[in-house]
Amino acid sequence: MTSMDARSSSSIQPIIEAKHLRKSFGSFTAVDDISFTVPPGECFGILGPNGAGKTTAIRMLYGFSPMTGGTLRIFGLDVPKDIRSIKARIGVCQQENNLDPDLTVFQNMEIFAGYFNLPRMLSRERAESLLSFIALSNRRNDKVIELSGGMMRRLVLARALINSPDLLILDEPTTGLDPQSRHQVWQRLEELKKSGLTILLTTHYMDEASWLCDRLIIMDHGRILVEGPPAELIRTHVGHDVIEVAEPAPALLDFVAGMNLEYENLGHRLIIYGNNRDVLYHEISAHCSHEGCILRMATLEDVFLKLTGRELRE
Ligand SMILES: Nc1ncnc2c1ncn2[C@@H]1O[C@H](COP(=O)(O)OP(=O)(O)OP(=O)(O)O)[C@@H](O)[C@H]1O
Repeated sequence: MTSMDARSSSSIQPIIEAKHLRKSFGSFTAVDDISFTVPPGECFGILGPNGAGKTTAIRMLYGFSPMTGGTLRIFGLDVPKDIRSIKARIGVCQQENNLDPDLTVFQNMEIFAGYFNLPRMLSRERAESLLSFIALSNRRNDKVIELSGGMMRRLVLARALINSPDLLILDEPTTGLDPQSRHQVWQRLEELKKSGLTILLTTHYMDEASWLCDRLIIMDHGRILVEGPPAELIRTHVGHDVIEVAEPAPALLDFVAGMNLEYENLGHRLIIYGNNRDVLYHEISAHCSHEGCILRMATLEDVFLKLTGRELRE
């Protein structure tokens, strides 16, 4: 990057600037001093186990939940002071569908457009074009209650775009969808990204985060553990390859313990992280049966599990 590039990129107004953000419920701190910045056009992910504080964090962004501490600026405007102007420029897909089940698909779009005081003609035009975008035009007159879960999720996405937002906030946009519906939603989000829209999303699907996010944070217990592009996080925290050995024999455990390797011994399974896949695999597989030894590329899920642990959250 030249000094000129550095100057111009640093002068670009971020879409989101969160500094030392905190949220407490009584004596419990759900979001504990998190800071992050999202520049225009980026897809930014917030990952974390159940209860990590993801939804609480993003609810503060769209003014649903007041902050306990820190500062938050969106489009350079102050939360909560300028929240009305901010809300007019953001689209939100909450975790729950919150559609009106007794109204039609089109009526749901129209009613939502009403919250933004869009002229009637414009809102109808936008509703039609967004329904076509998410492939629901042919269901426009059906009641929401008659739609499948995947269709409802797509409708929630379309509805969040009715005000042509500058920032789209998605809380688990594809949870509960079948692979086809998830891929359809991803494709639409890719198109929105290409059009320059800034997107912030939470997800439990690591493939979704790897596919869509330019950068992400992994949170746990209200704090940020790591931040970066998915590929960089994988490289830094896991390496290129993972070798998994089922039911590792004591001799293999001794061998691995004697090498300068990062590994996790789960008892029934040994997970070895590293690079130099061929050499490593050759050496490890010499100590176990080939069927029980798998070599694969490291993924974001490896990073997630390595950093947040493997215990179930209450
Ligand atoms: N209104 C509330 N009152 C008290 N505690 C709350 C409230 N909302 C959230 N919490 C707590 O804050 C913590 C973080 O919750 P949050 O919903 O932000 O987690 P999350 O990362 O979005 O989890 P999930 O992946 O399950 O959606 C949890 O321990 C939750 O019980």
